[in-house]
Amino acid sequence: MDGGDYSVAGGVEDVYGEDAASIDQPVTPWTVSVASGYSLMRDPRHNKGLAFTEKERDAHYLRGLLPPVVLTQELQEKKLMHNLRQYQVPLQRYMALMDLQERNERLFYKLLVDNVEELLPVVYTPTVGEACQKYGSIFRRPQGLYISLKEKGKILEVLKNWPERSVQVIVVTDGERILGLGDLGCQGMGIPVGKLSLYTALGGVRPSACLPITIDVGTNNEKLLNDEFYIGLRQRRATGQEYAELLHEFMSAVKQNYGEKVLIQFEDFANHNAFELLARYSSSHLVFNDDIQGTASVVLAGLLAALRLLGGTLADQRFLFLGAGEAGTGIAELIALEMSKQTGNPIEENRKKIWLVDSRGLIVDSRKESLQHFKKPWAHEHEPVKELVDAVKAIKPTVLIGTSGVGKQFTKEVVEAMAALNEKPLIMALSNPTSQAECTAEEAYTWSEGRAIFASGSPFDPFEYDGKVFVPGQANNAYIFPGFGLGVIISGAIRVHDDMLLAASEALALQVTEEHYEKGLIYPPFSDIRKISANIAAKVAAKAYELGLASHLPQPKDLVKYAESCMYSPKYRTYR
Ligand SMILES: NC(=O)C1=CN([C@@H]2O[C@H](COP(=O)(O)OP(=O)(O)OC[C@H]3O[C@@H](n4cnc5c(N)ncnc54)[C@H](OP(=O)(O)O)[C@@H]3O)[C@@H](O)[C@H]2O)C=CC1
Ligand SMILES: CC(=O)C(=O)O
Ligand SMILES: [Mg+2]
Repeated sequence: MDGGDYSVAGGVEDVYGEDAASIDQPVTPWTVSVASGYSLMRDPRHNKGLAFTEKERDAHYLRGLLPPVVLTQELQEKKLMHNLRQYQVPLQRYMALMDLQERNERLFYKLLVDNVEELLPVVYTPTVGEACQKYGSIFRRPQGLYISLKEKGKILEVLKNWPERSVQVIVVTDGERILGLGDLGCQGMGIPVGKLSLYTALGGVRPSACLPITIDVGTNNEKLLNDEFYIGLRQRRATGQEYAELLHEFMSAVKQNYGEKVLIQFEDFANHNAFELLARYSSSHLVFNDDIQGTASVVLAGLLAALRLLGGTLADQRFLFLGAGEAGTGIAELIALEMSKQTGNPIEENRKKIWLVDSRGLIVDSRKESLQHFKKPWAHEHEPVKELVDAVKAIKPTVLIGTSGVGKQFTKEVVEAMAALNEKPLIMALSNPTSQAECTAEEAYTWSEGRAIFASGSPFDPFEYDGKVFVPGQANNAYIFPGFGLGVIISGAIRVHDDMLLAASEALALQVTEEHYEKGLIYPPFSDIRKISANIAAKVAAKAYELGLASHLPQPKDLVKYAESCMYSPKYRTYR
C-alpha cells in the first residue's frame, strides 16, 4: 500500500464505514434480515433519528415509526446544543450527552467534534469526576465491560461477551485513584468511557474499536461501601497475589482475544500498582500508562513551547514539583530524557535540575532509604525542607508544577515567591478536577501581577488582569493520548517506546503559533485538536517506523494524510 491507498486503516477492516476514507460510499446498515426498522432505530451505531431520508424509511421498514419531518444532521445538532445549554447543572449535561451516545452515536460525536471546547468539560474533567462520584445514582445502561473478582478464571469468556471483535484500544482502570478524587472503586468506569470518547472525537479512532474496562477488586472507600446505590463489589480491595493474579489473567486474556496489537491504556490506577503494571507488561504487551507517560508528554510539549517565552533551553530551567507520584515523576523523567537528547549529558546529571516535594517535604538524599522506588532517582543532596514555600526559596525554580492531587497548595506566598525569582514564572496546576487544582488561573495571574505563564489540568476561563486578557492553557493528557493512540494504530506498532512520547511532545509544541503566545498560551486551542492529533499521530508513527516497531508495511508516504484518512468521521452514512 502507498500513501494514496487509504481503504484499510491499521490492518483492521472498516466494518461500519466509520473512516473518513469511506465517507462517500453507501453502507449496509443492518446485516440481519428484518421485518421492521424498529430495531434499526434502537441501534445507536446506525440510528439517525429524524434524519433518516425518505428513501431509507422505505428501504428499511421505518415508515410510520417516525413523524413525517426529515431533518439534516446539522439541524439535529443545533437543536441538541440548544437543549444542552438549557441545563444549568453540569451533571445534567453529562447525563444528556451519555443518553445521546446511547441513542445516536454519530450525532453524539458530531456534537463533540464540532463543539469540543464547550463539551470537553462535560464529558471529561471536571464533570466526569462528579459523574464517577455519583455513578451509582445516575447509572442507566452499562457502557463498557466490568471485570470483577467474581469473574476470576472466566475473563476470556467475559471479553467474548463484548459485541465487537476489531478492538484496537482498551482503556482500563481499577478505580483506585480517580483524578484527584481518590478511590471510587467500580464507579471509576466514567473515566475509561470518557477517555475513549476522546479517542474517537479528538483522535478519530473508530468507536467500534474502543473498549472501556473497569476491573473491580473492591474499594476502600467507606462512603461507597455504605452507599445503597453503589454498583461495585461490596468488599475492601484485594491486594498482593490475589490482585496480581486477576490482572495477569486479564492481560493474558486480552492478548489471546484481540492479539498483539491492541493498545492497553492504564488509567487512574494508584501508584503502588501503576508503575509495577507498566514495568511488568511493557515488554510483552502494547501498554501505555496515560497518567505517567501521556501526562509527561503533554507537559514536555508545553515546556518546549514555553521556551519561546522564557528564553534559554530546557537544560537552563530548574524544576520544582509538588507531588512525586505517577504524574510528577513521569513528567520529571521525560524532561530529563529530553535534556539528554538535546545536550548529550547523561540522564543522571539532568535529573539534578529537577526537584520534587511529596507529602513529607522536599525529596532529599537523607530520606532515600524510606522512599518508594520511583522517588529514589530524585533524592538529591540537600537539607530537609518541609514547606513548599521554603522549597521554592531554596531551590529557586523557574518552573513550578503541581501534581499533588490536592487543591489550593500554591498559596499567595508560593506564587509570590515564584514571581520574586522569575520575570515570567511558569506555573502549572495539573491536578484534576478543578476542585483539586493547586491554584486557579485568577490566583496565578493576580498574585504574579500578570507575569505568570499558567496552565492547568482542568479548564479555567480567560481572566482579565490590568486591562489584559489572559487565556489559561489546559495542560491535560487529552492533547496527547488520542493522537498518540492513532499513531500507534496506523503504524501497527507492537510496543510503546519513550522516543514515541518525545515525538508526540514535539509534534504538539510545533502547533503553538505566535497568535497563541500573544494570549499567554503554551498549548494550541482544543478547537484544532483533530488536525493536532493527525500531526501527533504522524510523528509517533514515523518514530515507530524508524525504531523498527511498526508492523503496518510498507510505510505510507504521507503519514499526516494517511492519519487523516483513517480518522472516524461522525457524518451520517447513506444507507443503501
Ligand atoms: N493534567 C493532567 O493531564 C493530569 C493530571 N493528573 C492529576 O495529578 C494528580 C496526581 O496524580 P498522580 O500523580 O497519579 O497521583 P499519585 O497519588 O501517584 O501522586 C500524588 C503525589 O502527591 C503527593 N501529595 C499528596 N498530598 C500532598 C501534599 N499535601 N503536599 C505535597 N505533596 C502531596 C503524594 O505524596 P506521598 O507520595 O508522600 O503520598 C504523591 O507523591 C491528580 O489530581 C490527577 O488528577 C494526573 C494525570 C494527568
Ligand atoms: C487527566 C488525567 O488523566 C487525570 O487527571 O488522571
Ligand atoms: Mg488519569
